[in-house]
Amino acid sequence: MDKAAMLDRQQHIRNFSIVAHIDHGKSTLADRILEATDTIAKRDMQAQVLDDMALERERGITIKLNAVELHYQAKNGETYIFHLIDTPGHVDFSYEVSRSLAACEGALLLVDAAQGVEAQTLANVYLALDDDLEIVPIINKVDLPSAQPDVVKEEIEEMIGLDASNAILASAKTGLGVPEILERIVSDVPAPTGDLDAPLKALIFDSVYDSYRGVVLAVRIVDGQVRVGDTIELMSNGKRFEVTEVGVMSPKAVKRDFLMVGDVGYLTASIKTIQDTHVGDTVTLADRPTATALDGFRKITPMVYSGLFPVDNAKFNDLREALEKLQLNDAALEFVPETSTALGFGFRCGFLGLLHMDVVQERLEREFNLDLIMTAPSVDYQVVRTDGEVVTVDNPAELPEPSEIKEIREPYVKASIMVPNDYVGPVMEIAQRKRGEFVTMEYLDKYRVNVIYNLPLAEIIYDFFDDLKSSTKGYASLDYDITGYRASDLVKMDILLNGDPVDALSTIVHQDFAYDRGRAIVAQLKQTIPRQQFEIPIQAAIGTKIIARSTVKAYRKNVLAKCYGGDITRKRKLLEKQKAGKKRMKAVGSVEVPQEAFMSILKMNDEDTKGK
Ligand SMILES: Nc1nc2c(ncn2[C@@H]2O[C@H](COP(=O)(O)OP(=O)(O)OP(=O)(O)O)[C@@H](O)[C@H]2O)c(=O)[nH]1
Repeated sequence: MDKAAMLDRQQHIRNFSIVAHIDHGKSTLADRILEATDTIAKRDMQAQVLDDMALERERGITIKLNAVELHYQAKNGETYIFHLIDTPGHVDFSYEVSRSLAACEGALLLVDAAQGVEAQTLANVYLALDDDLEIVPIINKVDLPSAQPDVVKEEIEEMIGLDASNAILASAKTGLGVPEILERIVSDVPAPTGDLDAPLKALIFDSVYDSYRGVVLAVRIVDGQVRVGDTIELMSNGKRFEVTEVGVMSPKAVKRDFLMVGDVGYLTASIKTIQDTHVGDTVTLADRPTATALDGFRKITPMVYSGLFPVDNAKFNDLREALEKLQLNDAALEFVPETSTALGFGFRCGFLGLLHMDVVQERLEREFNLDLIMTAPSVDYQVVRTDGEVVTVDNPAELPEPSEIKEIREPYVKASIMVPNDYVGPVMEIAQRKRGEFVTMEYLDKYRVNVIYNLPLAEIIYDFFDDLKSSTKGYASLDYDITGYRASDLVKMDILLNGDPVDALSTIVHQDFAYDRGRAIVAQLKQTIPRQQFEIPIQAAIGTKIIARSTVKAYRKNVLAKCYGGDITRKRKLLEKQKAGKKRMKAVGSVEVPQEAFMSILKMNDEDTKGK
């Protein structure tokens, strides 16, 4: 391709994302756009191709970003190259949204015509506005009988401050409005402005590990071009690699000879060491480097920590490798080795939230075939010792002795909960119960209120969102930011099985809730721990004081007792059955403890909210 052709190509590139609250129809619209541009024939269309992992399809949420190249023949007769960069919508993943947006010049703002603007709509659109993206407002699901496009237009204008008079009325389900959306991408989203002749400057916005090709980098070329055979340099660490393949996803990988300014595609360079690449890093050419690196991304800090242990201790190294591979395209995932007397060797992992934690656990189990025990999630606490030193503790088992603690501080968030007027009561009730401190209430328009609370993060990570949803018929939406740490009346609660404290079951709780929680946990454990050959006392203790207790009774009979003199196959069957049942069990001292037991704390919260 000669230079004139390349410059012409640059003018025809449109890079955009779709920003929306979860479930407003982003993936469905992406599918319609793919169909309309014949990127995939209708008959090959699996529902929602952008959600490529099996896991995503099952959960119905988008958790990993993905960029596709599409070719669109516009009404003006010219063909445009669209790069559609998918973004996740869940509150746990807003960081990834900002990563995707950094690769775009425009964003389609998708708002559900029945639900209106929600917390994540606002959070995501602000990210797009921060990046100076051109925004095309779209009101989706106008086919629904409950659609109120005019109300939603008003909301977009009042709550976001965008002109919504030209918002496109669409239905991703029926395809209504899709042709107009495609034309507006051409007319409203600017072509990329970088310099074709400048030295290569490319942003790594995602990466995955491929066992054949090594690390595959998803890149946005900001300046210049890159070809197979070029030697690239990663600017954060100076490491050099020879480019072995470049291409675009359309939606399967399609090889190209080069990627040029404005392109969004992938690059492989036999990068075997995962630690060498960082999302947010800048790629340049070794023999003609660019002068300055791109800004990169702000470092995100996990909010929730949990211990991950292989059921089979011999799988410790497999778990480490799997975590390293996941971390490649999941910059938010953190892990450090951890040893537990109860569970052996594992990792303390940091997550963005509970959904993120679930997703990581499932990916480890499915994609890497690991059986895992996961301990109850915890936030990170700041502990001021009596000697004045401040230490961060994200593992309750590592809390210093009470006599060494002057004060424990816990993270607080400012939460905005958006609900229709009628549900303000139940929302306030939940927030109060979770130690919330009312800040203010803003009337957004005639229908909706934004209720602001200061809340301890530890109270909302568990089931706050589920509670909110169920007591507001699904109408509440939530967004929160960490505001800082506050001293609270917190204590460590230990759980003793058969008289021995189990470090992996320790939790940090508020003094006022300690008795209730202790009782609930003990009751929950009694149900999850199966009967064994001997009686197992379960106790909850604060320091040396036992605050709750219960007992798992011994078997009434030995399972094998019946088989005495009986036939051997029956005996073997019984033993096999027992063995299968033990798959997810871990021997803690003399007691077999199932995986669920370590999550009793979460279950217990469920029970709490049901008013038991
Ligand atoms: N009636 C109607 N339903 C729609 C329309 N668009 C999407 N839906 C439905 O709304 C639900 C959510 O759509 P998705 O496309 O999965 O939502 P999403 O925003 O991609 O969700 P995440 O990927 O989880 O962020 C699905 O059940 C869709 O079938 C529409 O225009 N009309």
